[in-house]
Amino acid sequence: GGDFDWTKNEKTSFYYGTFPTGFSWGVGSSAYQTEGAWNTDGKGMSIWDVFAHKKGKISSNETGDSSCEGYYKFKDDINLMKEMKLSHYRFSVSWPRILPSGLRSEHVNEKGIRYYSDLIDLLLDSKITPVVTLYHWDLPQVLQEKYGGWQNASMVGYFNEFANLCFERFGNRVKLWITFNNPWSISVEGYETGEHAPGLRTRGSGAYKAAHHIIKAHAKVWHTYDMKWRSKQKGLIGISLTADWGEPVDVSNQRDVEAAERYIHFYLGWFATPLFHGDYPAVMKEYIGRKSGQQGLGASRLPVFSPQEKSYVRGTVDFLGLGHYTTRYVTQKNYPSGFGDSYFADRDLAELVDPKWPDPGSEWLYSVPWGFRRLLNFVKAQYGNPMIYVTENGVSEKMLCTDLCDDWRMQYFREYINELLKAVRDGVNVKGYTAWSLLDGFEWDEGFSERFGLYFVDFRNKNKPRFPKASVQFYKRIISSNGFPSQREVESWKRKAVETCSSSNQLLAADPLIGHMEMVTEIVVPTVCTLCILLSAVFFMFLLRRRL
Ligand SMILES: CCCCCCCCCCCCC/C=C/[C@@H](O)[C@@H](N)CO[C@@H]1O[C@H](CO)[C@@H](O)[C@H](O)[C@H]1O
Repeated sequence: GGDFDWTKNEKTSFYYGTFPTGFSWGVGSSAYQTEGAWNTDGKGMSIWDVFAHKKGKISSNETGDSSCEGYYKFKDDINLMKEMKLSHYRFSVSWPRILPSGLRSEHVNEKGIRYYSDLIDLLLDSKITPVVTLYHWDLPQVLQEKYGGWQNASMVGYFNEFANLCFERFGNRVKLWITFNNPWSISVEGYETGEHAPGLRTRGSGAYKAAHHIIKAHAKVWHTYDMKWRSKQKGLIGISLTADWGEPVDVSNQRDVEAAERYIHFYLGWFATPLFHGDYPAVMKEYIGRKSGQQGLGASRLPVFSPQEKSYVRGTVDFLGLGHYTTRYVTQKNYPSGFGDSYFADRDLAELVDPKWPDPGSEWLYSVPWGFRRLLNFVKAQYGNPMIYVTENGVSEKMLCTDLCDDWRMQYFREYINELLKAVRDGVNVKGYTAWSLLDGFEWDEGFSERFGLYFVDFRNKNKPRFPKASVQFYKRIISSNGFPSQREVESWKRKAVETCSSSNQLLAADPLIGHMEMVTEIVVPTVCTLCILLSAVFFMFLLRRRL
C-alpha cells in the first residue's frame, strides 16, 4: 500500500495494474426492479406493488408489474452472465413472493421458493456465486397495513423469521447473505421524503425510527445465523450500505471539514457505526439531541440503544457491502430551530456540486471517481479495515434516442474501478466489485425513464428482449484482465467495444422478435431517433447563425 498517499490531491492520474488473484467480479439486480410477475404463482403484494399503482407516485405512472420479466427469463439472463465470465451475481429475494402475508406462520408459498431455488442451482451449475439480498425494499403490504412497516418494532421478529426460512431453504447453497440493501434510502426516502414506498412523510422522526428497527433486525438475523446455521452452512452475513463521499468545499476551513464529516456520518455512519462500534455516531447524537431540545421535545428524536442493545448490535457484520455512486461538496450551513423537524436540517450543512462534473443520467448522480477511493479509505480508517464487497456501482442514462454505444458508462466504469484498484493498493480490504446493474430495470420513483443496465431492455416489446450496450464488452475486458494491465491494452478496449455496439444498435433497430413487437415500437423508436438528429441539426445551425 506504500505506493499511494490518498491525501495527495492526485484526482486524475490513471493507475495501470491488476487486482489481487481471486478478486470477485459481478453484476447486481433486485426483485421488484426486474422480476415482474407481480401477482403470479401465489405471490403476495409488496409495498412497492401498492405504491406504484397509486397515481402520481411514479414517473409516467409506470409500475414494476412486468418490468424485465426476469421471473420467466432467468435462464437467458444467466447465459448473459456466463458470457461475461462473472464470478458472482447479486439478486434479492422478494419477501412476499415466498411469504405472501409476510408471516411464516400463515403460509409459505412453495412456488416462490422453487423459483429462487432453481435460480440458485443454475447459477451454481454455471460457476457463478449467488450473493443474496434479503430485503431490497419490497416489504409485504400486509405488514405495512397491520403494523406500520419499519415504524414498528415487531418488524424485527418478522424479518428474522423470513431470514431464517431463507437460511433453511437456500443456505446449503448460498454463502454470502446481505440482510438489507441501502437502509438510508428505506428510511429517508420511505419515511422522510415519501418519494419511495410506503410514501410516508414523518419528518424528523420516522426515518430515525425506521433505521433503529432495521439496525436491530440486521443484528437479530446475524445472531440467528451465528447460533443456528453458521457451523453447518459456513456462510457470511453482511449488510449493503450506500453512501456518497462528502468533500469539504474548502479543506482549509475547519467548519467545512466538520460539515463534510457530518455528511458522511449522517449517511454511512448512521448504520455502520452502531454495527461496528455499538452506537450512533457522536455527532448525530449531539446534533439531533440539541435540536430536539431546542424544539421543546423532552427526548431526542434519535432513538437510544440500551447498554444490552449496544453489545447486541456491535460486531454483527461479517463483511460490509458498499454501494457508491457519487460525491458532493459540503459546506457548513445552519438551519435555525424554527425551520421544523427534518433529517436534512439536522445535519446543518449544504450540498454542492461542481457544474463541470459529468452528469449523464439521474439528477443526483455526478461522475466523481476520486470520491470512491476516499470513501473506501474512510471505511478502512473508521471501522477497522473490514472485509468489503462493493455491492453497487454504476451510472444511468436518460435519453430519447436508444443508443447502445454508452461511451459515458465505459468512462465511468474505467475511472471508478481504477479508483477502487488504487484503494486496494492503499490496503483497503475489498474482495469484490458488483456493477449496477445487469439489466435496465424499474428505477423506483423514476419508473423506466433512467437506465442503469449493462444490457438495454426493450420495455415496449412484451418479450422484453435484452441488447448488450458497449459497456458489456468493456466490463468483460476488465474482468478477463482482472484490472487494467497496460496503457496500450486498455486504450484499445473502448474502440473495440464501440465497434461491436454499432452492430447491436442495428440489431435493436431491426428487433429480431419483430413479429411480436407492438407497432408502436417500430414507429416510435426510429421516429424519435430521426427527430433527435433533425432537432440537433436545427439547433446547431441556430447556434452557428448566432455566432456569425
Ligand atoms: C432542508 C434541506 C432539504 C433538502 C431536501 C433534499 C432531498 C434529497 C432527496 C435525496 C435523494 C437522494 C437520491 C440518492 C439515491 C441513491 O443513493 C440511491 N438511489 C442508491 O440506491 C440504489 O440506487 C440504484 C440506482 O438508483 C437503484 O437501482 C438501486 O436499487 C438502489 O439500491
